[in-house]
Amino acid sequence: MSHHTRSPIESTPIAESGPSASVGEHPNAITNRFYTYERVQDIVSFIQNIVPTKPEIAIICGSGLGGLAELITDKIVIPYVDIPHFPRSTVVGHRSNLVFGVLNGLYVVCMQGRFHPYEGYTTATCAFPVRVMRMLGAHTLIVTCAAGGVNKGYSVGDIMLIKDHLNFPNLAGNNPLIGHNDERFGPRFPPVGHAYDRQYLSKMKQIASKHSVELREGVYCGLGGPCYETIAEINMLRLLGGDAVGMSTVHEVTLAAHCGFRTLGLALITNKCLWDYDTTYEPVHEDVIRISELKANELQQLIYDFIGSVKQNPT
Ligand SMILES: O=P(O)(O)O[C@@H]1C[C@H](O)[C@@H](CO)O1
Ligand code: HPA
Repeated sequence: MSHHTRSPIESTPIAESGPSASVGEHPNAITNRFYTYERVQDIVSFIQNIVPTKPEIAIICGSGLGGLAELITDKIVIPYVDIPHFPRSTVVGHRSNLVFGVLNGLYVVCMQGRFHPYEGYTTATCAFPVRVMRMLGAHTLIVTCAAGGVNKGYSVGDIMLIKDHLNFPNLAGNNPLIGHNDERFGPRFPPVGHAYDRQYLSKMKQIASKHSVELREGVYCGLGGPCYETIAEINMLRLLGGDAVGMSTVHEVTLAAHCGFRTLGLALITNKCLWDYDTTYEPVHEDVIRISELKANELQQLIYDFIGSVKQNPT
């Protein structure tokens, strides 16, 4: 009988906790084993010791859109670096602060800077702050992002209401909910067909028409990045019903649906996508930031008014 010697991989112990990889376990399962309900509670307690008020609205700022936090009054700013177990944003155009205060009459918590899978974080890590904000008391999530225009009718500077999404990492087996499901966060098999709240969509359309802003409404495609897309990929996204493309949002909205947030999603179209081989233009992040900053005021006004209308009519 031959003796089987264990290879280094076979003899690697399965980690008890912590974000280091274990043999055979999906990275999101490891993340979810680390960010347990109790750990999220600890983070929430840490924040509540600094911030005495309960936020109703949670906001995630996309690339170049963090200026929204400047409108918040009675502000308390907590840098991510000060929050236990919080990741940091490493992307230009994303700061790393959790900003609390009042926006148009309601208490808000605003992520001034988000996390993307291409930074090296799992989709579960990118999205876990959504659970923190929900546990802090927020019931409404406003998610914003910069995106490329896949729909040929879209122009740079358009604002698109997200009515639905194509979550490409999920379709490839990378869902932030993979791993143990703690029912205190939400159900094992959450429905996401209404992840973007229908009433919020109509509320926002009314607000936009008051400001004579012509909103687009479409399907956001969430890809992994950090490459922008090939021409073939863009043409495929359009064939599949996609209108805009980006590298964030979908995993956040998945966790938001899981934990019972009502979500409003807004994508700012910062660049055209390539769709034929004669185009010489290529998207660049500097343009994404430039257009976001240029259009930030318009987006901020819509969000400001939306919060006012949630205050007046919470349902
Ligand atoms: O955080 P968002 O989705 O707004 O940022 C987009 C996607 C990439 O991070 C970056 C590409 O320019 O902008
Ligand atoms: N593709 C992917 N993500 C993006 C784009 C894009 O064209 N623009 C802004 N974020």
